[in-house]
Amino acid sequence: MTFTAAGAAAGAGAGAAAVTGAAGSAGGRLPAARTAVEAPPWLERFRGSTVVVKFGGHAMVDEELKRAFARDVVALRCAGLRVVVVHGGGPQISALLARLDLEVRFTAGLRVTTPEVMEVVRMVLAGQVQRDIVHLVNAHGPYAVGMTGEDAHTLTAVRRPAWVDGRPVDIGLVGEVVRVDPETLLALLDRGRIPVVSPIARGADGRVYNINADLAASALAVALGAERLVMLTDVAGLMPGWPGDTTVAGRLTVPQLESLLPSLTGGMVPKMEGCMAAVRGGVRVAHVLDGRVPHALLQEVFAGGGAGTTVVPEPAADEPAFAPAGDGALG
Ligand SMILES: Nc1ncnc2c1ncn2[C@@H]1O[C@H](COP(=O)(O)OP(=O)(O)O)[C@@H](O)[C@H]1O
Ligand SMILES: CC(=O)N[C@@H](CCC(=O)OP(=O)(O)O)C(=O)O
Repeated sequence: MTFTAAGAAAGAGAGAAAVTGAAGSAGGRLPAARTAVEAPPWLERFRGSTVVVKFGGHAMVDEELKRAFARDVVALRCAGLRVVVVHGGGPQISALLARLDLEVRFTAGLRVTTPEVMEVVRMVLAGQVQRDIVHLVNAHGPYAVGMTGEDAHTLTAVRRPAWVDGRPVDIGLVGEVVRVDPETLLALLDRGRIPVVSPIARGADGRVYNINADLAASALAVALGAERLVMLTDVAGLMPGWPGDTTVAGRLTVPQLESLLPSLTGGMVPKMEGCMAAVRGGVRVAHVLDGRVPHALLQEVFAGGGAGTTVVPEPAADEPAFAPAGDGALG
C-alpha cells in the first residue's frame, strides 16, 4: 500500500492530488493513492476497517472546522479505512424553523416533528448540510456521495414516542430505525467512495421520518459491522455531573453507561443510547469527541488519544464507576 502520509494527514494538496490523479481508472473504482511513501506498518492495521463518523450540527461551528473535518475524513480514507459519514444539523434546522416562524421544540432530546417541520428537516439536512459536506470532501477528489436513509431503502423506520418519566409522549414524525439495508453503502465503500448520509428514513408505513442522527449513525455502524463509531460534538465528552460538574467520563463500559442513562438529559440521551446500542450490536468501540478540537478524529483513530468519552463492552477488573478523561483510552 502506498500512502501520502504527510499530505493526507495534514489535508494538504499533495495527498489529495495524488489520489485524484489515480482516480477514474478501471471500472471507475478509486484505487489506493499512488505516490510517494510506503505506508508504515502501524498504518497497515487500519486498512479495510470500517468507521462510522457522526458529524453533529453543533460541531459544525465554523467553515474552517468543517474543512478540517473533510480533510480528516479523506485522510482516513487514504489510509485505507472505509468511512461512512452520518451528519446532523439540529441547530441548522432550528435556525430555519425560527426564520419561518415555526415552533422549535424538543422532548427528551428529540425534535417534535409535525409534517411542516418535516419539510424543513428534509430541506436542511438533504439540501444544505449534506451538500456542504459532500462539497468540502470532494475538494480533495471524487470521494463523497450524498444520500439519505430513504435512498434504496437504506433506513426503514417506525414511528416512535419520546419517553418522559417512563411514559410515552407523541412527538410526531420521529422514527426509530427498525431495518438497515447496507447494500448501497457497501457498494459505495467497495468503490472507494465516502457515503455522506442524512438521517432521514422511509417509514414502514410509507411516510418519511426524522431520525436523530446519533441513532441513525449507531444503526448504520451495527449493520455495516463497523469497528468504530465516532461522534463529534461540541463538548469534551459525556459529563455525568453536567451541568454543575464538567468532569468528563473517559472510559465507560456498557453496564456503567446503562446505569448513567436515566440521569442524562437533552442531546446526550440519544448520543449515549446510540453509543450503547452500537457497542451492544458488535461495534468494538464508540467515542464521543469534541469536534471543535482540530483533528480530534484523526488523533483518536490513529493514536488512541484518550480524549472524550469511550464506550467499550465489558467491565475490566477493578473498574471505577467512571474513569476521568485523559487516562488513556483504547487504541
Ligand atoms: N451530561 C452531559 N454531558 C455533556 N453535554 C451534555 C450533557 N447533557 C446535555 N449536554 C448537552 O448536549 C450537547 C450535545 O448534544 P447535541 O446538542 O445533540 O449535539 P450534536 O449536534 O453534536 O448532536 C452539548 O452541547 C451539551 O449542551
Ligand atoms: C428526531 C430528531 O431530533 N432529529 C434531529 C435530526 C438532526 C440531528 O440529529 O442533528 P444533530 O446531530 O446536530 O443534533 C433534528 O431534527 O434535529
